[in-house]
Amino acid sequence: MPELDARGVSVRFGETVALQDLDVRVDSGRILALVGPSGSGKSTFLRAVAGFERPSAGTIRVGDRTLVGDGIHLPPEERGLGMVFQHHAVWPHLSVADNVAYPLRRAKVPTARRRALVAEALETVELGEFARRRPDTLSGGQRQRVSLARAIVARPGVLLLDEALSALDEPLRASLRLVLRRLAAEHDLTMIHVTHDRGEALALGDEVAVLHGGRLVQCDVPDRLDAAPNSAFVAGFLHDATLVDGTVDGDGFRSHDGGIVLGAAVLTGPAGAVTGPATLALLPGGLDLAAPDGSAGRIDAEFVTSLYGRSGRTVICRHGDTELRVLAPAGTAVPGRVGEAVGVDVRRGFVYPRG
Ligand SMILES: Nc1ncnc2c1ncn2[C@@H]1O[C@H](COP(=O)(O)OP(=O)(O)OP(=O)(O)O)[C@@H](O)[C@H]1O
Repeated sequence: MPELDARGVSVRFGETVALQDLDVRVDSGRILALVGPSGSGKSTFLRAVAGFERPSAGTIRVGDRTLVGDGIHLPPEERGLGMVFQHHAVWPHLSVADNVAYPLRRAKVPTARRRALVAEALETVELGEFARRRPDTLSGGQRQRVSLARAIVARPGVLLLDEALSALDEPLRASLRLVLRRLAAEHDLTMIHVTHDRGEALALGDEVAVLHGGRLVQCDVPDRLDAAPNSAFVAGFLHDATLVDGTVDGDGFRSHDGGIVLGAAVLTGPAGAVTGPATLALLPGGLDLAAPDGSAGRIDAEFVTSLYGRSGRTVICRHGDTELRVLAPAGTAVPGRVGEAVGVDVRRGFVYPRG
């Protein structure tokens, strides 16, 4: 199956620049998750790939086919892409099999071949035994699988998913994530998955592209996004980092109010040393709870509340006006009283130059 390559894609709506100079490449059989705040341009990019928006600049290619660019703008039906949206658009008056067969009927695929392809697509999404059922007798998750089967039945090279799991409850979402991961790998299907859910993007994407204000701000494998967010925005958006403005010099970081002072040894910056005005990003996993004893580098804080999570409890503390989130591994003692004094040690903080 082919790879998707988008270069310098810009989309404007009147004065609004919805996408600016986007470069994205998804290798064959891989999943790219696109994530970003509301209005960052995720759907616009997907719609540009699908053929519903016309870019003002850039090229989009799938394998050696040009969909957009060099004076070409193929209409959606000629792009050979599959699409699944948030709200499954299955026809209630058709059986599951007939819903899935619809694109093949339109393409006038002969009956025997059509039946074989429908059966295969339904098996792939684990709905083999539901072929004769009506969609209104299925659960929401099963209906979304019907949409997925219909999107892949004509064997598209690329599958576009726009918040395709967002209307489903856990654990249905979790099981469909696995279906998608398997589908990409086993059928060598290239996918772009748009979501506002950060956890889902990191779980599903072989690579994750973070958009902000119509620009691609970081695209990397999930591990690297965890280990090295390349901007204060990515650290804050993807990891709930606390952002603190201050100054970096040879000794380390000092916040503007002087309340957070960290030695250079715990600071990590993007390529090259950071000096001068900077934003410190404190990720929950880089902080430890400690005794409130005023040790050097320890941040004095007050306990606010905590949230249970599988990888530990997220403890929310306050230092002045600054809210800190600390990931306390399972088994760690966590304060229980609101206002209780706690210390927070920084194992690692990211610093980014501030323009
Ligand atoms: N048809 C349109 N006409 C005018 N502006 C539009 C249109 N579609 C999108 N926009 C604008 O383009 C920008 C990007 O929108 P887009 O829907 O791509 O964002 P998104 O990241 O998908 O957001 P959400 O997560 O809320 O769906 C926004 O500023 C939006 O208001």
